[in-house]
Amino acid sequence: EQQEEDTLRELRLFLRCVTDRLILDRRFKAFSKPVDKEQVPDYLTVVRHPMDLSTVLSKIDRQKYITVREYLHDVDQIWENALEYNPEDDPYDRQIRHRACALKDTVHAIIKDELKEDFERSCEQIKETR
Ligand SMILES: COC(=O)[C@H](Cc1ccco1)c1ccncc1
Repeated sequence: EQQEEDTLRELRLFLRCVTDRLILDRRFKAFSKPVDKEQVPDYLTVVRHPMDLSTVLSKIDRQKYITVREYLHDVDQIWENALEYNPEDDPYDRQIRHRACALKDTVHAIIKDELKEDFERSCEQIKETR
């Protein structure tokens, strides 16, 4: 009912606010758009579930996330893919892995600091009843 729609609207506002801050962070530029399949032809053979911050924003607007847990599943996919595709012990791969680890720690710290537990609980409750 209307209270549920109010909760999901507030969730979308919170998730856009978090995602916009990640997109503005220069360290995360490589994560802001899909990896270009033409430039990196073997990317899809290694990474089974590509994800990036612009796709996350689009999913927020298309109301694909009912809980913060679902949002974090996609953001975690972004940095996990980077660790998987860039494993070499060279400065180029080490730099993207360092940025992937920063993305992971940044998003989880923001959620821990800014998400109220009972707000996520009410989102999970809505998810269960659907
Ligand atoms: C999330 O971004 C990536 O995994 C690409 C992979 C990639 C390799 C070559 C071109 O792009 C990347 C971009 C920038 N610096 C390192 C790796």
